[in-house]
Amino acid sequence: MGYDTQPKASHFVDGQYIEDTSGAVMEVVYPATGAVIARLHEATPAIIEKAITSGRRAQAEWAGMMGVERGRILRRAADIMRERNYDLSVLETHDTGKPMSETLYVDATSGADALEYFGGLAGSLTGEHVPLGGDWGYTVREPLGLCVGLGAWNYPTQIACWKGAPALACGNAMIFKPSETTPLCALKVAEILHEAGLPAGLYNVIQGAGDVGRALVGDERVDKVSLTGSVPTGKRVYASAAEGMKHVTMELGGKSPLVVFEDADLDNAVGGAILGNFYSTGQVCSNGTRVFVHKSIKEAFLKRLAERLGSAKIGDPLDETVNFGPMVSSSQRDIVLDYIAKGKAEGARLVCGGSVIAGDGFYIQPTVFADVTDDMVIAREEIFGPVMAVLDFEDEADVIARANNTEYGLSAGVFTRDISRAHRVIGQLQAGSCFINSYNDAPVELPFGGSKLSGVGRENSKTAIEHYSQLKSVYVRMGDVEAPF
Ligand SMILES: NC(=O)c1ccc[n+]([C@@H]2O[C@H](COP(=O)([O-])OP(=O)(O)OC[C@H]3O[C@@H](n4cnc5c(N)ncnc54)[C@H](O)[C@@H]3O)[C@@H](O)[C@H]2O)c1
Repeated sequence: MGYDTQPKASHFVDGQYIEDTSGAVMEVVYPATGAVIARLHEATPAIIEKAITSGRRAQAEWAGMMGVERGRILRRAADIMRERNYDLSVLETHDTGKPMSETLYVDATSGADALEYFGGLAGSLTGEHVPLGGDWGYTVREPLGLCVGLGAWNYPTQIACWKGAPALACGNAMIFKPSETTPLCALKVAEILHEAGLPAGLYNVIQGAGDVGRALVGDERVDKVSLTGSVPTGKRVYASAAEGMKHVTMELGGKSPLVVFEDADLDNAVGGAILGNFYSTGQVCSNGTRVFVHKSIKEAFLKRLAERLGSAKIGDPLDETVNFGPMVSSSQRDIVLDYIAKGKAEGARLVCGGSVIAGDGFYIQPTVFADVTDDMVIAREEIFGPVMAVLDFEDEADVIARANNTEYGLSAGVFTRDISRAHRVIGQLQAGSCFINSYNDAPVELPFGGSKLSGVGRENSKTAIEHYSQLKSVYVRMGDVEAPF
């Protein structure tokens, strides 16, 4: 294979790689070939304990440092990530199967952006002075303490950084548990942070599945939980965190609408729909998988879409000209194939794709269904694969109501040349992360997150600081205390 994907050990705790071979074996499978590329062990109770105690110990000292000192370390880590972008991209491709044409530009890059952005903010996390007549008050922005990050498998480097960077900037420690499907990349993030000067114990990575996550969330020494995952997991984690009144950020699933009006630039709208359905082989939470296209341009839209999908280059994700890779796992591929079968059975019109691609890897064709109706399963449930559902509409008010008729509220997009309509429609769509004449951009400067069942809290931007810190308020009396007796 040529690349050494086996890490030195399964976990990175208290500044070093550690192993406990009594933990259950986890095999890491390369999605493009089905080959086992690394063997790790799930965290045992002893590893979990070490991660918690070292995190708590290190956090007290870290919180006492100057913000600019914390920020300098994060910004140094960002520089190292950028310098190692190629190797990190190769690893991300092995972990997830996403093509190098994506990972070279998105994953470590986005992780470095978060480290740089929150590193820059770290020195400015102040409270305020509040005049109260002759008295006064002030607020102090304090860290929460020990935070737990739980990752999904689609963006392992990015998720590790989007959670770690604001947590550390605010003076917290973090224990990050990657998805059991993609355990490799977060270890590199930990390595780089420590190489940049992060004191031992502040960013611990431990491996395992739901049981390890459950143990972390349920531990009373943990102050905050940030999960990126599915809605059912989110409900369980939120409920468990509530037992200890812990802070939470929930970045969950979606079934987002993308509305294409009759006056849209057709090629841009088709491009947006492609980005919102087939990038990362459709394994993106914010995808616009319900594409509502105005009836008058539907056939033109579908024709152009099919033409452009015909030029997708599907194959070896390490070949930098390939732009469509395999699904992350055979089980995720089977889930998606099951949805495709349901779409066919429900009578949706298969415009293109619809089949598995024979071979060792977990490949599926990019798939488009047209004439999809709101009640079909493929229009209601998150598929998390390369399956686009195209629905017709004729009336603006009607399409807004239909777009909002879902329990999810992660993202929404609109394509139109009419600027008034663009803002009017976006203003009424129930979603946290929206796009006008674009889809799926996620710069660190803008808040990211969902409404309704898609989540609570926001990642990125200055807003994330609110979710990794708390305010202490102090009343200062300047005169005598007047007590009633
Ligand atoms: N909103 C976002 O930012 C975002 C981003 C990426 C993925 N997602 C969503 O994630 C899902 C796909 O990822 P997945 O299959 O890895 O999600 P998942 O919910 O199965 O797992 C997410 C993480 O939670 C852990 N976990 C599972 N059960 C747990 C429990 N009871 N207690 C603690 N931890 C537990 C898993 O081990 C994993 O690390 C999709 O629904 C997708 O939409 C959301």
